Amino acid sequence: MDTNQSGLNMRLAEHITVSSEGNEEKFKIKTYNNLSPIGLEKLSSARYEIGSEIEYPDAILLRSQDLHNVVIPDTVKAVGRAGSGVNNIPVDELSARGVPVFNAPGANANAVTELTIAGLLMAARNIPEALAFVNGLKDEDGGLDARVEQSKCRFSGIELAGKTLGVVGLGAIGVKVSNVARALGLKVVGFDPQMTLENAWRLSSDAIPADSLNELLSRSDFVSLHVTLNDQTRHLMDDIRIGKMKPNATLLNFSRAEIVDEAALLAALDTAMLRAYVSDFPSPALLNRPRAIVLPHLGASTKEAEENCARMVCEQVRDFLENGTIRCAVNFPDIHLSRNEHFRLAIANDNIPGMVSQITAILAENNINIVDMLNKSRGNYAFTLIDINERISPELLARLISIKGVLSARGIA
Ligand SMILES: NC(=O)C1=CN([C@@H]2O[C@H](COP(=O)(O)OP(=O)(O)OC[C@H]3O[C@@H](n4cnc5c(N)ncnc54)[C@H](O)[C@@H]3O)[C@@H](O)[C@H]2O)C=CC1
Ligand SMILES: O=C(O)C(=O)COP(=O)(O)O
Repeated sequence: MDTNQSGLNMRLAEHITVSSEGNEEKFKIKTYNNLSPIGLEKLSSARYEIGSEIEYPDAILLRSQDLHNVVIPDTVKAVGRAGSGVNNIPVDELSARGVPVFNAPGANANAVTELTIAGLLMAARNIPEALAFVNGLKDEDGGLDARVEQSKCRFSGIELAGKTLGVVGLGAIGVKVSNVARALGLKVVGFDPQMTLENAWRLSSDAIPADSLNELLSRSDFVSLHVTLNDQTRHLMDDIRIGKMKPNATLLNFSRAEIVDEAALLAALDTAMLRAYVSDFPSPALLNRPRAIVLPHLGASTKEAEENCARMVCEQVRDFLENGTIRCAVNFPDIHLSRNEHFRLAIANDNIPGMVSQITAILAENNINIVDMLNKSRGNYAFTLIDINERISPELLARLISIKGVLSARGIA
């Protein structure tokens, strides 16, 4: 055996994970960011070693840490984002390596909704400016009340009831924002060409669908962005789209900074074309900018959301490492096969013809009997779970991995 081959076999041997025997190796989990301990408790210390310094982890758990410029070791079998947006993760690269990327859909939606509503109220009632005014007062000569009464007209606002809110992106957050806004007496216009049936059922029946983003923009006093960041939505709000907004409208962005073209935004703020910009994403140009209300990415920062997200993603990653089950990955299909005492192969592959037949042919050649099997596909990728009667050797695993189109394969005992 040459050195390369023996190195490969050593790495493959690590891909066979063992359960329930005294000598089992623990799964290693590398964490970034502040993850709720309530979630991490789902990974028992008997089976998991968790830490921020682990060098060759089986899985990575994170929140907003940017992984694009991080070298992700070969040992990584899963990445879990304790939150919604995965733009901080190189999903395409991980997909091509056969690594599922999990997120926690909806788990922080209520937290973001509540902060978005706070943003609407802050802008409508000029709350940041009013607070800054009060905090700057001194009661030197006892004339505090008089100065308050004299100055309060500077902070006179507008009411939400009866105004129109345009919600761009009717996913987990956009639907909740729409429903709470309706309860506050706002009219709601929504736009989302790829809305799921599930979200359509959840949306208040008197929210009005807009035929186009431009229609929504031209009708709304407030526009709230709740889309995923991707190549199609980057700079969705450019100078042309901002120009379609009603004069004196307010733009809220609890989605991602890059959804809004900052140069166009600054121009609209400088000319007072926009009444206000409320954002969860500070940038140098927005600091202390008139009409900009900027929060330090606080949307998901509640005890409840942090617990929900960490719990959900820890359970998903655990189930994947221990059973090969996939629930809520953004790049692979959901797959679940009831677990029994058999040895399991978990294989990620390209979604192309002949994959399953090539895999099963190699098993048959080696006299390995298949007890149960499931193959699911999604877009360009597929995942295959195969239960067999016996543990397979690293050499056989290497043969499966060498099939063109197999992206990753591991055995689970
Ligand atoms: N500020 C914060 O702390 C947080 C921010 N977020 C951001 O909010 C985004 C949305 O979160 P969720 O609602 O949980 O995600 P989601 O996936 O449930 O909803 C996103 C929706 O946007 C829609 N969409 C995509 N492109 C669109 C377009 N061009 N026009 C209209 N709709 C479009 C999708 O069809 C989907 O329904 C996340 O991707 C993340 O960037 C999420 C959680 C916390
Ligand atoms: O879930 C998301 O997409 C968020 O933006 C939340 O980010 P965080 O987990 O608070 O760093």
